[in-house]
Amino acid sequence: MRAMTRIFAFLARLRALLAVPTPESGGLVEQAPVVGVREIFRRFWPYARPYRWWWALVVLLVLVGPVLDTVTIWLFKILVDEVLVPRDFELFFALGGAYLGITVLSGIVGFTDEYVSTWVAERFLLDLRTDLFGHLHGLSIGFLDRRKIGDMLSRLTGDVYAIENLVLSGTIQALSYLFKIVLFTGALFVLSWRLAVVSLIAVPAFWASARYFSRRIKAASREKRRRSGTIGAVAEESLSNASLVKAYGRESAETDRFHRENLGSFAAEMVATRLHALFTPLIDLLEIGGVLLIVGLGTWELSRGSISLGGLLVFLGYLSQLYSPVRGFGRLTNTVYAASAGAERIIELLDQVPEVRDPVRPRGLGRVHGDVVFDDVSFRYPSTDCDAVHRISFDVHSGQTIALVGASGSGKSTTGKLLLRFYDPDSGAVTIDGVDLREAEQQAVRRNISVVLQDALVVDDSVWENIVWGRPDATEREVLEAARSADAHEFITALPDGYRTRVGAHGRLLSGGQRQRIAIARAMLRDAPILLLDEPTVGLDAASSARVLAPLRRLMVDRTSIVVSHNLITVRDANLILLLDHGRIAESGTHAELMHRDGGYASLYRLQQRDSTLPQREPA
Ligand SMILES: Nc1ncnc2c1ncn2[C@@H]1O[C@H](COP(=O)(O)OP(=O)(O)OP(=O)(O)O)[C@@H](O)[C@H]1O
Repeated sequence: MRAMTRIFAFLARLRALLAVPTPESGGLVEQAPVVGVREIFRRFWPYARPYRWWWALVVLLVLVGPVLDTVTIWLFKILVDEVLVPRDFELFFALGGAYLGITVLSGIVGFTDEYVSTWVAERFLLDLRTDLFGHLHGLSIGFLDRRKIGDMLSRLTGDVYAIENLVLSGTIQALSYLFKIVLFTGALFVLSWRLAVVSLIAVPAFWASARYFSRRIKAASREKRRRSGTIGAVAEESLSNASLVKAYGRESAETDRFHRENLGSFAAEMVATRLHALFTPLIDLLEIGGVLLIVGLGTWELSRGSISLGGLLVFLGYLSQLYSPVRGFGRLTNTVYAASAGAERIIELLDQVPEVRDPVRPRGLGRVHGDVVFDDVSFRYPSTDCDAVHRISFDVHSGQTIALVGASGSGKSTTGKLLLRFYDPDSGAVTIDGVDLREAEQQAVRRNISVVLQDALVVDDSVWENIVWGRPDATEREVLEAARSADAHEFITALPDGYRTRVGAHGRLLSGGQRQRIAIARAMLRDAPILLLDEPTVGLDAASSARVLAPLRRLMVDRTSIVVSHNLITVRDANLILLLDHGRIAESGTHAELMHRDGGYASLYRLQQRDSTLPQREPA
């Protein structure tokens, strides 16, 4: 009785060890929807299609391998029966030559197979990754805002790789295994059909155990892929906010968070390893059982004279060769499941359609004059319950400046995003030169707009590359001219490598004001008729602000400018000022009109003016 209890306890512990940790829902990264293997092939085979002839060559080479193996083993039978047993040298040299020839041929086949298959696999990865990356860029800002960048990176690297494992490498391996099984089984039957039938008894046991393990491995693999996305997301979020983390002394808290996510991955990995590790000895056991059975029966057959010694040895040789592809098939099912976990995450991304789409027959929008009209525009962000902008109307013409002012969260930046067609309005229309933006191509709209944003977007490249980003075909003279007008030339030439100086990730090696002036130089060079300035001086001190404002004013000449700002003093010259409040226009007019009205704008302005004239306290 006690023994039984012990056995049950042991089995329960074993089961617990092999149980896959269930992912908590609502985690940092959600599990992707389940997708079948057939669907995975249907979706990803087109990426392999351009290389199908090379792939066919690999398949051919892979099939040659087992043929050479079969011949080599058969030669051994001849060696034993015709040379060793009768001690006859006659065939020795011919056999030696054949062995050498086969080895050289195997080498050539092996080299070509490895080289070509890696080439096809890498091309496949290259195309799929590039396509996925392009697809992500084609999605709307709304989708990208909602997703974790680190998780996307993990999908672009690890998951894409897993798909290649299935669609190309996996298929080639499966074909090779299948061919080996057919060849070796055929050889076994030729040698002794009775022994062959007995040796195949172990095959169903192989399959049953492979099935048992593969189901669990699938669950562990899905959890591993999800965790890999989570780890990426935490690392990206944490490292990109390094200053904030340091300033608030959150280093160890962040490290703990990272550790926790890694622990989840560790647990999933360990379950998968336990399953793999248990699978291998189990198969070994089945295999050795099969071999022992055959040795017993074979000795009996040998004693009856129905098989030669060479025949029996070669039979065992083929048998051991046969078990390896059967075992390989078992392993392959695990690869398939691991790969499908990755494929699910890629398909989830590929299935996303952009919320903002180009019309089928877009209206032409060349270089516009710059008449921007917002006509009764309302817009609400997905999954929020009130409008970010509500029934906004205004129009602004070339050479004019409109300022959007108001408290934080009042809808200023959203208005800019609607102009850039990052989102489409829920009602009303945004038009440029009378063309509704929904009727034009997104690229055509954005080509006409230069942006200088709150946190100047700078890429980790040289200063030069950052300026020509807006117009890659600009000449050297134009770049220098833009930098001079942006009041940036002087500080750039003082940098260690001048225009060739790298600016670091997010331009961290530059000051805020310098980043902003580079952004202005970029906008100057782009020379678009419409200019969108979103808080271009925020975070800068008075002196830096003044240095940025002068070139900005030069940039605004003869363009339609839309300026988003908290700082009312910087926008008082605008042709029209809109004071936004909870997404609605609370007041509108010129500075003089609004001051005369003595409403919200006037009191805000006086407050800011008073603050700016207060004597600055000297630091102690
Ligand atoms: N991507 C988003 N998803 C959901 N809601 C958003 C998103 N971006 C902004 N909002 C919400 O829309 C409203 C308007 O935001 P918006 O960024 O336009 O304000 P803002 O006036 O530019 O603020 P600030 O001066 O602080 O930049 C806010 O309530 C904000 O919470």
